[in-house]
Amino acid sequence: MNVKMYHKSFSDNLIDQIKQKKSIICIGLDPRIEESGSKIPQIIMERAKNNYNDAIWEFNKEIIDHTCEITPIFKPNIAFYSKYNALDALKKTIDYIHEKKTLVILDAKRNDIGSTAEAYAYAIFENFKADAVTFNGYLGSDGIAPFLKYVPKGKGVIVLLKTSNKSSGEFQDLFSISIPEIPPSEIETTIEKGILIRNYIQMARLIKLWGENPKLVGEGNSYGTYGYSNILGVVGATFPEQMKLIRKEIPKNFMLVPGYGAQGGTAKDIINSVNEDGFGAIISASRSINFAYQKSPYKEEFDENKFGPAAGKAAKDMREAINNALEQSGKIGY
Ligand SMILES: O=c1ccn([C@@H]2O[C@H](COP(=O)(O)O)[C@@H](O)[C@H]2O)c(=O)[nH]1
Repeated sequence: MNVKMYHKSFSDNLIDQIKQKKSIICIGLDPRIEESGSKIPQIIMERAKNNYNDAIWEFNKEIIDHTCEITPIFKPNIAFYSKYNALDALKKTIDYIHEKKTLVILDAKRNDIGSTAEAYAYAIFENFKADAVTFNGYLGSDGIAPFLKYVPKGKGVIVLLKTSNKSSGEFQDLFSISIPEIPPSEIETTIEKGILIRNYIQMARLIKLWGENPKLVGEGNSYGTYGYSNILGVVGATFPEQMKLIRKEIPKNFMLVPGYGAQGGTAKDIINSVNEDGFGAIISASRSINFAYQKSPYKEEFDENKFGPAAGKAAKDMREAINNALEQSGKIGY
């Protein structure tokens, strides 16, 4: 496959991949040895003699081999690799995805104060060589600024806006107002006049501003030639109404949309994340693809040893369902 990669910009590379593969799916690689009903097949564990690094690498390789032709970008979540002490498997997985000329988001939800942010950025982009990382922006601009300073050209940062979990509204949906003259000791106040804004909208506005500020984004990390920012937002497939509002607020920032499949999100739920040009979102699913062999309708067709082909079929079905829904709403861009 001859994919044009490593433009100067992450968003350009992503759009090239989407066009090439006619697909906006993102496959999460969240290996579970045996957890909440999902498990790496026994045959893999036996072959790897229960060595977690080997088992996870073999499992991921098979999933990648059966899905990469239609997947513009993969998203391993570092939590699982840390849990199983399998960071070598994570590194090998990322290198292998790159060999397949495909992009990688490392789902690590980073953020910290300046000097620590630098260490995180180095680990993610220099050691692991991820193309993008998920990021918690709720520390504010002086949390992201030092991080962005160390983000190399061609890389992306994906900031949590409205996460897919049920209780995300406990903070993210709240209305905030900024009144600088009120001292921090006053913890409640009555607002008579003033503009209140949802926290997730404020965070969306911040990522737009951050992407436009050359002092923050540095060389190569502002907008790509297709006009999309290299700072993206996370919005759960489980919140289509909020997604619509965020899409309107920041049309030129891609959304990473987790929550498809195992968390209940469907093809019709993600339509609001996609712009009229057919771009602007990548839809992510992990368990429903990784462990398709354990669930209907795939378990009837594929046994445990065929977990790779089962994942391949589940990924094709996901892509088709999304492309059909996009076509019906006139939003297909490839
Ligand atoms: O809002 C968010 C942000 C990240 N995630 C992560 O995505 C995958 C979802 O896995 P599924 O198996 O498809 O449910 C997982 O790594 C989460 O940590 C999210 O779900 N929601």
